[in-house]
Amino acid sequence: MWRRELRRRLHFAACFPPLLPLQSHLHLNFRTKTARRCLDDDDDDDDRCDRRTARGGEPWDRSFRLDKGRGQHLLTSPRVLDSIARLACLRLSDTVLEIGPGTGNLTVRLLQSARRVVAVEIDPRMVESLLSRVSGLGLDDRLTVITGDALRTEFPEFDICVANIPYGISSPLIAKLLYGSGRQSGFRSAVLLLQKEFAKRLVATPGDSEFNRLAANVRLVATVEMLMNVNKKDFVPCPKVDSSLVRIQPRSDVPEVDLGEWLGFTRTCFTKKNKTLGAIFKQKKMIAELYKKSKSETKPSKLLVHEEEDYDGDGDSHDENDVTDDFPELDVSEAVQFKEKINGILKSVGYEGKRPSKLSNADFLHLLQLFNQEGILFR
Ligand SMILES: C[S@@+](CC[C@H](N)C(=O)[O-])C[C@H]1O[C@@H](n2cnc3c(N)ncnc32)[C@H](O)[C@@H]1O
Repeated sequence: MWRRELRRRLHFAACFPPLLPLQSHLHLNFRTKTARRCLDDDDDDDDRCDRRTARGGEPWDRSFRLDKGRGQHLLTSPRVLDSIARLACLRLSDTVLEIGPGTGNLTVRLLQSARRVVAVEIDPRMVESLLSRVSGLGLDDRLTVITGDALRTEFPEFDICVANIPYGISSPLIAKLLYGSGRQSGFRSAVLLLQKEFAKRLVATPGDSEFNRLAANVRLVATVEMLMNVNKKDFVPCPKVDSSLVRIQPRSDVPEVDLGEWLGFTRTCFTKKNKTLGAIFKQKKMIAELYKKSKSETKPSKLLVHEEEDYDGDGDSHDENDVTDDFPELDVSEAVQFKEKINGILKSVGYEGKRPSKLSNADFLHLLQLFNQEGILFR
């Protein structure tokens, strides 16, 4: 109700400022800004905003066409950019990793508060624009630009990652940071601007409707904090979705678990997020796959996570139908025994009627331990 009233007043103020005495105009301007900040939290389904209505501020010379396919939505609001740099809590000794610096709106702020910035940018046009801007400011000796795909680039050691990333790579990038080969480097935190809905899933807890494999996997090795919401109108060109800034901090107390086993296990459990574990572990195809994995002597050594793997738990990688024909080599009686073993384990902890989205990581760890003890493996 108060929001509608607020909108009405803002609309009035926008239409008739000259009618107001100066003092009350200033007051209204102040209130307009404050109110705008409040409204930033609103779900705004007006996607008609474009370059003309975006709340621009940062320079953008339009010398080349922005490629939406590469997530090229530049953050142009100085207020939001300053907030990101402030909320990142940079130290003057920090090496910052920035993914997708674009034309450098965030980069120049990072360079002002840290020792060094390493930026990974896929588009050479952006790299050129960034380098000329940064050298114009005399900051180029502290910037290293890697031209390439962040998902395929080996990251150098860094203290903190701060970025307005292309949203299309959110899931594999977070997987790379937390589970990839570079995770040993022990960075302090990653402050990332993400699609709002994705960020909500990232901070979801067991029992929340958004809780999924992504949240379970991230929570195992990190803590996630929501820092602020950012309105789509703060970007050029204006995207269809709002954004949220989150801080991901690697945990120092990661539970003792084989991470490959863990990822395989959560992938299996979240095959069908809204089904019970009893139903999920009844699928014959899955049982056959688990049986084969558990029989094989040598385990493949590989990256913990394929860096392009989408592990947000929404993809349906498994066929829900019962398919025994795919595995003709499976002995039927052995398969029945194996299935009963799985069922027995689920029943022993009372999880057969539970949905995966209701289980905490402690529950998952306990269940995985029971499976592993019985020789059932997931990696
Ligand atoms: C959302 S824009 C952000 C630009 C800039 N940081 C800003 O806030 O104005 C994302 C940037 O990431 C770049 N990009 C897209 N895919 C990438 C990838 N796989 N690896 C590295 N950079 C990528 C785009 O070219 C673009 O410059």
